[in-house]
Amino acid sequence: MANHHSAPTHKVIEVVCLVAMDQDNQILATQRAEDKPLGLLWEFPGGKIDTGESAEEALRREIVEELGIELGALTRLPAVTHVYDFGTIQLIPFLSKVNTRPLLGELQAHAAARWIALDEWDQLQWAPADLPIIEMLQKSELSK
Ligand SMILES: Nc1nc2c([nH]c(=O)n2[C@H]2C[C@H](O)[C@@H](COP(=O)(O)OP(=O)(O)OP(=O)(O)O)O2)c(=O)[nH]1
Repeated sequence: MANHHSAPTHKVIEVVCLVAMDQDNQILATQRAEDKPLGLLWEFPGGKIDTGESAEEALRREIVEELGIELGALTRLPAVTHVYDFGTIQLIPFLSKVNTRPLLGELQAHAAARWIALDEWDQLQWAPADLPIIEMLQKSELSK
């Protein structure tokens, strides 16, 4: 008989994402394209780490590709693991504190982008894996 309690045998997909935070502690949220998995849910921009890349290299690459922005200093935050029905992702956030909001290029991978206050996070429908990150940001000194 199959053991339904066994750990998933599929591999963990490593994903990096950007928490851009402005001086008012507003964060940049991006909406996934409709035709992608988790379509139209909101997330932190980023993507999968390619073979041979470090997490930080992957994030810098993704953010240039998706938003046309070159990132400055980044602080790596604790990763969260989330099990979706299509696989398990390990989501690695990096914080970028900005004095002025960067001007976004034309969106290459997203349906929309907006800056929102941390305490207004529930105005958006987030990808489930992101919720622990938002909770961590709200509790943390990072947003003080
Ligand atoms: N980028 C990003 N992906 C997230 C977040 N939260 C979350 O659950 N995910 C999931 C959605 C996807 O299953 C996976 C990332 O895939 P992606 O489609 O963004 O990655 P990618 O740009 O490398 O895409 P592709 O080349 O495979 O199309 O992680 C998040 O905050 N940012």
